[in-house]
Amino acid sequence: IDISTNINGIKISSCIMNASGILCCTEKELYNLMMSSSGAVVTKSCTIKPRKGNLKPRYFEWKGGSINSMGLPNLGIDFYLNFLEKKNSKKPFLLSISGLSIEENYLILRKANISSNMNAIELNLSCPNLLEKDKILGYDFSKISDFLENLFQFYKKPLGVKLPPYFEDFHFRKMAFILNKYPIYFVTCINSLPNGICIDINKESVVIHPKKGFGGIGGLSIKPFALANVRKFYTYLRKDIPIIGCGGICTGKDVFEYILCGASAVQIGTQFLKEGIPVFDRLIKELITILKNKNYSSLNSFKGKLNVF
Ligand SMILES: O=C(O)c1[nH]c(=O)[nH]c(=O)c1I
Repeated sequence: IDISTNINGIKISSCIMNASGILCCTEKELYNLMMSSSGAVVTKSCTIKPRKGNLKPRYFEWKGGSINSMGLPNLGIDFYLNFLEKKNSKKPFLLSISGLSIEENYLILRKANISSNMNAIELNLSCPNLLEKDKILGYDFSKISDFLENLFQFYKKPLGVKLPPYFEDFHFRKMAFILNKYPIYFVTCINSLPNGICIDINKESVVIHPKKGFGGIGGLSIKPFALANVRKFYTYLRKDIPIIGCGGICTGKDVFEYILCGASAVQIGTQFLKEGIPVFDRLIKELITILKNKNYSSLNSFKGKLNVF
């Protein structure tokens, strides 16, 4: 049973990897991921300079998932480029970047342009928790269009984008129309659902400090929206743009559902934080069991073949 995948030439041994932001910020976390069964390593979104992020508590878990307003804590682009330079593993690395402005993204990309050791950039267009900014770039279609038009004039290396969830067909079509104009390496759907709140009824309060308790929602409760985003972009994007699914994956069955919707690979966020490194081995085992029972030999046997009726 083959659960490997190929993202535009990047061969990934197992289609299951970590989601940016989860246990992928420090040298130790990146090393552990590099040595794990995660098919690839996705780094924490980075900025030009290191950031402490928002005040705590900024993360909270409940059985339905997670809420976070981390505020983009990271060690800065130079740390991640240096880690990539000195790593000695063949495992693919996706370097996630998330500048606080278009200009900062340019600065980061120029630095990344000279690094040879990453397999691709995952350009984060969807961080919902930045106090400094009021808008999620992924919802500003004209700004994105101008940004990508300029970016691809100078950036010629593999680059994919991480999108926020969309909900209206018009928005999926609009975003796909923009992305279809460029050599986009992959699209990761979705980032957390922006600006939810969770409540502690004992304290009669919110559960995280930043932004009066508003934060990105992840985990099981967002899976229906994430599956829908994968399916919509699978329908509207150029067939040569692979989709990486992300959002609420807890079991091998969830992984199967994403591939059925058209994903070529998946990323694990909240469940990875809850379970740790062993989550990858468990999900691989569960996915292989499902493929065996259904007599599928690889992901291509059923990728995108979701039935409607
Ligand atoms: O608050 C964060 O650091 C964060 N949190 C998220 O849920 N998604 C993101 O892309 C980011 I950059």
